[in-house]
Amino acid sequence: ACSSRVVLSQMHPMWQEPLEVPGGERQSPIDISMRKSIFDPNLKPLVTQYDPRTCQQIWNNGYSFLVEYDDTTDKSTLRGGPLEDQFRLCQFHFHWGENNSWGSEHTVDRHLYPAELHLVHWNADKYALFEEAVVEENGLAVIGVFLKVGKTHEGLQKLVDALPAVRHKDSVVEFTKFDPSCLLPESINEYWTYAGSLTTPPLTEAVTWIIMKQPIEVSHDQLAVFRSLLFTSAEEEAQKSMVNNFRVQQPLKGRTVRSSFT
Ligand SMILES: NS(=O)(=O)c1c(F)cccc1F
Ligand SMILES: [Zn+2]
Repeated sequence: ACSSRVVLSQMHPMWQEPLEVPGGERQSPIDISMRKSIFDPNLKPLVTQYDPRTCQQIWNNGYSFLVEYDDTTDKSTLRGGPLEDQFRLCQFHFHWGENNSWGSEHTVDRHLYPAELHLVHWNADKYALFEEAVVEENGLAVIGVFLKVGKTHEGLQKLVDALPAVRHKDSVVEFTKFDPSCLLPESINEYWTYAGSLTTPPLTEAVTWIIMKQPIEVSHDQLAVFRSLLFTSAEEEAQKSMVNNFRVQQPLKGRTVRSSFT
């Protein structure tokens, strides 16, 4: 439903960055400075309602793996927090490094996490399709959750077990009845929020970012399976392991990052 088949240069897994996105005033990712973020008491609690029956498939798009949801109805939604409208979940994916020292796209006071989860939602009150919303400034809402190495994440394991089936670029496998709320931290009402962009092409400035303060814990072995995926398709000669699929950090350009907590 929302798999934006963007063309990424095969020359280098970390696609050649355009120097500046034309008029890029609100690009992502960024470093979140805790002491510079502003507590906003008007931020509401986040409300997620995810129906596992809308989970459809896992797809390796040559940059990450996406777990895609049926977003043709209002069964899996996000509202509240900084959002004025109701947003539909269309997919979630991750960004990670080649080792546990780095991998996240956002950082907190320059602290790097080994990986970051993005739950991508689009504004279904204002637009009819993800593809329409992705070019609008209030089109998308992405929940970011940091991953840290610790105990095995039981809920993630079902996803990890399916990854070998999508090892190569453009492979798809059916994947159903997965409740993404199991990937949220206990306290979803401690978050930072700011106006940003997609971190992959088309890099459009359409995203209200909602970054969770509390990371989730996954095991070293679970992260290692992420790194067993490939950027390259089965036909290609040289196989390139899918690692370091994060974008370089972008200038804040005067933006304010708000926090829901003091
Ligand atoms: N990384 S990200 O969350 O900005 C993102 C989106 F929001 C939408 C599509 C692809 C993608 F990668
Ligand atoms: Zn992402």
